[in-house]
Order: sequence, then C-alpha cells, then structure tokens
Amino acid sequence: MSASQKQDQESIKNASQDNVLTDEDLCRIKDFQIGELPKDSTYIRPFRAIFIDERNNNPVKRMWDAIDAHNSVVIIVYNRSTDSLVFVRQFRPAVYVMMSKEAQNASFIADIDFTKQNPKSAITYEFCAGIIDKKHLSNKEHAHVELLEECGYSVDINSIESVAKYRSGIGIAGAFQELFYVEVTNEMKTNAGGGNLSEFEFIAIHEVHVDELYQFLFDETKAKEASLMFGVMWFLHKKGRLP
Ligand SMILES: Nc1ncnc2c1ncn2[C@@H]1O[C@H](COP(=O)(O)OP(=O)(O)O[C@H]2O[C@H](CO)[C@@H](O)[C@H](O)[C@H]2O)[C@@H](O)[C@H]1O
Repeated sequence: MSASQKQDQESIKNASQDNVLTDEDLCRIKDFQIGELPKDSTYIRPFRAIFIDERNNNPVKRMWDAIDAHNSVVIIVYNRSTDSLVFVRQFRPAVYVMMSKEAQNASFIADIDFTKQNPKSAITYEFCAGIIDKKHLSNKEHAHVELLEECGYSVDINSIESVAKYRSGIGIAGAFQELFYVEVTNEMKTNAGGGNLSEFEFIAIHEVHVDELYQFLFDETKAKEASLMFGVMWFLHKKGRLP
C-alpha cells in the first residue's frame, strides 16, 4: 500500500470514528462495472416460478421471474435530545446503476457508461436497517444489534417497539420486513456508529429535525425507500406533528 493510500485509509477511519463523513468519504468509487451474478450469491438468488393458473376454468401454464432475497428489519430512531429522526446515509450500488440507466436513457444496464455518472447522487437516506440473517436472534434482537452498529446507540431492548410488518418488492421479491420504533437520547450514544467495517459497511449518520421531516420526504433530490416514507408519516401522525 502506498503512503497516500495509507493516508486515505487513516483519514476515512478517523472520519468514521468522529462520524463526520463527507459525501466524498462515502463514495470513493472507481472502475465501476457490471458483472455476472453467481448462482451461489449469499444475498439474492433469481428464480422462475412456474404454475398452472385455472382462472375461468381455462387452465393456462404461467411463469413469474423473481428473486429469493433476505428478510429485514428497519428502525425509526427518534432522538429526544435533538427532537430529530436519525437516518443513515450510504452509497448504494443498485441505486447508482438505475439512476445512471435513467440519466443515459439506456435500454440495458450493459450499455451504461459509468465514467459519466457521479456516484454521489446514489448516497441514499435510510432508516437504520439490516438483513435478518441469524436464526438464533429474534427480529427485535436484530434491530437492537443494528442500532448499536450503525447508529452507535445502546438501548434497553424492551424499549424497541414493533410498528408494522409488511412485504417489500412484491413484484419481484416479496421479502418480509418488520418496522420498529425506538426513542434515544444523546446520553445513550456509546460509539460513533457507521456500520460494520468488516462487512464493508460505511455509513454516515444524518439527523433531520421533526419540523423539517415533511419537506425532507418530498425532496426528490434525496434518494429514499418507500418504507422510509411510510415510517416518517407514521411517526409524524403518532406525535401529532404533521404540518
Ligand atoms: N445485495 C448485496 N450484495 C452484496 N453485499 C450485500 C448485499 N446485501 C447486504 N450485503 C452485505 O451485508 C452487509 C450488511 O447489510 P445490512 O444487513 O446492513 O443490510 P442493508 O443495509 O444492505 O439493507 C437493509 O436496509 C435497506 C434500506 O432500508 C433495506 O432495503 C434492506 O431490506 C435491509 O436489509 C452490507 O454492508 C454488505 O456488506
């Protein structure tokens, strides 16, 4: 490793510890390419469902292409000390690919010229979240671990409440997701958060004051997931803070 690479790594590590990651820190992306998905991917397995549809007593053989993806937990984190919701930000390769495809009006992802697209636009705004990948842990325990790992808050697990259970990506994935809610204070922060470096997670914390949440939701320059839109609306309604 060169001296400048070492310096880069050191500055990223320090920024992560202080939790003052800039957009440049979050996406130092080079040589972005599209590769083949291996059949034994740990994260997603595409498949074709084949079945007989008997509607109108007229049996037809049908198929549906889909993905076997992990179930997940998502946590709405309200910081009472700052009257804000705590979000995480990270570079999302899938969002980058789709944004680039749209920007270049490309028919296929293989046609995208990634040298023309700034990866910063694919730094998303998300609730703290994680895949359910440990059979010995409950969904709430997964949420408890993610809150400490990504946001740095150590809370009593009993203070985490379940809000809703639903399916995500019903057209192609249908994966289960459980949404939780927890309240924290600055005193509960025991580490800088930022994610699990051994999993290459590299996450910035971003708080949005409750008075600005509604506007934040409809700011189309900030990439977000539908579950975040639902979770924020639920929170504003519950707290009587809808504008
Ligand atoms: N497809 C993939 N390819 C390669 N590596 C992968 C991968 N998915 C996960 N990983 C690896 O696993 C690590 C941990 O992932 P998490 O459990 O934090 O889920 P993630 O935040 O990606 O998605 C969570 O947050 C988002 C946003 O809320 C939800 O959509 C999602 O359902 C939920 O699991 C990642 O840092 C990465 O190293």
